[in-house]
Amino acid sequence: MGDATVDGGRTAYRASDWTQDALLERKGDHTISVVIPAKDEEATVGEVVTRILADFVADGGAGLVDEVVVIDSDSTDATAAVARDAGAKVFSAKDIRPDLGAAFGKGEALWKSQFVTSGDLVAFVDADLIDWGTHFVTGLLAPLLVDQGVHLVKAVYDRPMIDADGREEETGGRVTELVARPWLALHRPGLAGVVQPLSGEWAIRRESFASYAVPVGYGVEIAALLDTADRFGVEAVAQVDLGRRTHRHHRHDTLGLMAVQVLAAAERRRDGAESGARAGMPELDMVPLRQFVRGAEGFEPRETAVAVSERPPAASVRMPSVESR
Ligand SMILES: O=c1ccn([C@@H]2O[C@H](COP(=O)(O)OP(=O)(O)O)[C@@H](O)[C@H]2O)c(=O)[nH]1
Ligand SMILES: O=C(O)[C@@H](COP(=O)(O)O)O[C@H]1O[C@H](CO)[C@@H](O)[C@H](O)[C@H]1O
Repeated sequence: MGDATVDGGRTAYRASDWTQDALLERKGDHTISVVIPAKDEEATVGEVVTRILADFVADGGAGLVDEVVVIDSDSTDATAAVARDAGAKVFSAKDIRPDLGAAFGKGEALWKSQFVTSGDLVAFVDADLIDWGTHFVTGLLAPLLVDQGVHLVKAVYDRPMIDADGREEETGGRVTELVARPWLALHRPGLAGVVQPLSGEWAIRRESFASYAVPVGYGVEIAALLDTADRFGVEAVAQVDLGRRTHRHHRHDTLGLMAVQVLAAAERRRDGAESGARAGMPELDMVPLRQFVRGAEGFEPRETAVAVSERPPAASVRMPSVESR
């Protein structure tokens, strides 16, 4: 790792610097996919899809974005129907390349999205956004279109926690502050300048993402950050200020599962992607996480099997056999 750092916490780009027209002049032969991973997001996915299509996918393909794809992770609500009615191409993660099996998690959805999208630039946008804007898309894509040395763009924003009464509490990003940032401070000081290492809004060159192993769960963001910095240098990571973002929050106890997945992905990369050795972590598929609730007889354990497996680089995956098409 060089001693360069990611712009020391400053964000090199601002979404307001780039209009769609300015980016269309830079688009050239690039093709662009927006991928929206969704699990039980019927309340918000429709507006996310509608606003992005309206602003960026002109009839006849004259817009900045060439496709908007929702990857549904076994939603138990009407997420898929709402997204489809809004105009998105919708795929169920488990139905994509069934010959490759099915894992459960956000990373699995993003990994499988590679087999049903074609853009050489890909922007990932969460489906649970509440306070956001379509400038998220132009802001994420701008650095990739204007600087060939950038491989990954991370969103930066204010992300307040909103309580049940709609009041702003402290800032969100609990796993960021309690897990990801401390781990980076210990093991990747060169990335200490990344303001939101886990932001769910990010953009990447397809070829780069296709060369990375992908954790099947919530470790996908920290893995992409570490692999990009290790593979292309910290200067290949750009940050764009998108202003403010609020989303549907997890309950506190479910963040423990997310923390295990983020730590597992980071630990596997502690010695650098190129080291090959998956330091610090044997090749595990599941980690038992034991949490506790008070019962009649005292504290009772609640154990959850947390998936920490990783999918191989999509570029290394064989084409589907004729039978599996
Ligand atoms: O197995 C999963 C888990 C999450 N998500 C989606 O990934 C995004 C981020 O997940 P979540 O909101 O749970 O994480 P948070 O942003 O609260 O950390 C959301 O659009 C989820 O619907 C998904 O597609 N598959
Ligand atoms: O940043 C974080 O700590 C977590 C949890 O955010 P909150 O504490 O619910 O605001 O959210 C992010 O991390 C996940 C794991 O990388 C991403 O998948 C989410 O999209 C992102 O919102």
